[in-house]
Amino acid sequence: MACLATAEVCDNNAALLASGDLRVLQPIFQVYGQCRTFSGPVVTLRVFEDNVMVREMLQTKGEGRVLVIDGGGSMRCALVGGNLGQLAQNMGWAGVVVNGCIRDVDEINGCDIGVRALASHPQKSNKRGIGEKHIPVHVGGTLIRDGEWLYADSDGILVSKTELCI
Ligand SMILES: O=C([O-])CC(=O)C(=O)O
Repeated sequence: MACLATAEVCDNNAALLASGDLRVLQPIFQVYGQCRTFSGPVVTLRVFEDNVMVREMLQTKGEGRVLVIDGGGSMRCALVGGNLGQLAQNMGWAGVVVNGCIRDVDEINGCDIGVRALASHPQKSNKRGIGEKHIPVHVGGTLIRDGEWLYADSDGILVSKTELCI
């Protein structure tokens, strides 16, 4: 996929924005990771202060997909740290978007993936293994479904029902 400018996509796709097939996430995310621009098909996960399923998912082949984790916006612990960032990179994930916190920011910033999260938090999460995958999640003010396409760059994050042709 060539570099995609989210601003240009918005300018050129008013009809898709109006229909809701293309949505802009609220500008609430911090930018981490080596890739400021990334995109791919979405895999969804919903957990709360528990990252066992995050690790399980990142242990599978990423194949250029983007893991969207709805962590309920918790500001009480991190769902992704340096080890999981490295794992995501090694398994071929394009990026990870977290509705929650990450930690080991300096390590994550060295990983060859794109990461968006609300903030950083030094504390690790619980390890109970509770959560749901491949379900619709509500992140950044929009509903995101497994299999939709996510596009992130320095200007923001878009989610599209289908792959955008550029
Ligand atoms: O294992 C965790 O809870 C998250 C973490 O610190 C890492 O990925 O390095």
